[in-house]
Amino acid sequence: MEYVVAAVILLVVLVVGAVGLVVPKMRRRDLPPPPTAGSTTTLERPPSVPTAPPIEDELPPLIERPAPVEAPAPPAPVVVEEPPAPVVEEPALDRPEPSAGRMVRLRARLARSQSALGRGLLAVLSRDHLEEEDWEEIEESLITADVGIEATQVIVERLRERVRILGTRTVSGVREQLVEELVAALEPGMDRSLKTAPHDGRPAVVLVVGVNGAGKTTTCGKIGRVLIADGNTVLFGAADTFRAAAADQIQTWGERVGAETVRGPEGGDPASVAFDAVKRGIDTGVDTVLIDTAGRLQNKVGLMDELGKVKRVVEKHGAVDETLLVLDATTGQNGLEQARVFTEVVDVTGVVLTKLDGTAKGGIVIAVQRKLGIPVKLVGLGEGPDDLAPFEPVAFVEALVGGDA
Ligand SMILES: Nc1nc2c(ncn2[C@@H]2O[C@H](COP(=O)(O)OP(=O)(O)OP(=O)(O)O)[C@@H](O)[C@H]2O)c(=O)[nH]1
Repeated sequence: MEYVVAAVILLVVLVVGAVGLVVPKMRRRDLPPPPTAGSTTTLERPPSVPTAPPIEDELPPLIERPAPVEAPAPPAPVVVEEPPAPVVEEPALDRPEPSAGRMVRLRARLARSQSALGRGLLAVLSRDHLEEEDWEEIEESLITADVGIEATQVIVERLRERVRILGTRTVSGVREQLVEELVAALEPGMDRSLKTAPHDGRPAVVLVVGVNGAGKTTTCGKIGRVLIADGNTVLFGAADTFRAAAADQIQTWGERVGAETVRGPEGGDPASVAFDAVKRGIDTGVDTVLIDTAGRLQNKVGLMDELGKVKRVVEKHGAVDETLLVLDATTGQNGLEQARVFTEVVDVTGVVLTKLDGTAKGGIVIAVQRKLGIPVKLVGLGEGPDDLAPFEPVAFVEALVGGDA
């Protein structure tokens, strides 16, 4: 046992001694060498051995890593604006020109008639002394302008007489007398007012008739504008069911001025459309119902039947107040024959002479009135929506003759 204790003690001593020797050595190795003050000795450092690049660096990367891309800035928050509630825009309505004074405003449109009639006449009238052949020349000018033979003879006769009695010599004097005679031939005393005012608690009813192409539908739209310009309310009846586009055409005229259009199926019964239009006009309380009719003239019997029926059916609501016959001024004396057929079928109360802007034959106004005995109430002087004027004999003749008084 003593040996064992002695051995343990020895072992401990040996271990402690060994530790005492080893630890300081280790410490010395760890510490950097103490600087040797004033020593000039340069420590020889072992040449730095270039270290081989790690092999990984030379190999192509296993996975191509994209160059770090700067993360895009998060998109600015988009403020989604609530779309505005759809606004159903009312189309802006036209403001038709007032009807008063249109004849004067549109007088330049008669330029062709003016040069054919007025200038020719004034040239003759300006001669010092009017011989027989001068008077014949005057007669010819009037006939060429479609005044009509009968009316021309009366006008020239009266003018000759006045010049003789009054001894008129100046151009302006003769011009003035010519104007007076032409106005007289137009019977200025005729009632040219349109019966469009409502009465007996119902609207006035206006039938617009005429041959196809005369400008009926257009005129119907223009009359609506004249009435609206003068402060009335209007409803259109598209009773021209014969021509497909006519109902669309009149409806467009109506929409431009905020007027309703009553229409029926294409090829449907025009009388029934006319009846419905007047009924609707009564229900809505408009001032005037304007009815556009078809203008077939191939068959007089057919026309008579159709127009007669339209009128009869409409009159279940009350009498028609105005039946306007639309005539194309460019058809001249031929148009007069067609016009006569209409006057036999329906009781025409007024004539609308269209396309006076396109003819040198403005004298047709005189012929129409004389032959039909029906006043010209409106004249068409262009394709524009307001190119329809209430007919004024004095303004018309002044424009026709031209020149200064
Ligand atoms: N220059 C000129 N053209 C006009 C005038 N009035 C109408 N018109 C033209 O004449 C053409 C025929 O007019 P509409 O109104 O379609 O004729 P419509 O009589 O209704 O014809 P249907 O429906 O076939 O019977 C159109 O091109 C109009 O623009 C006018 O005073 N002057």
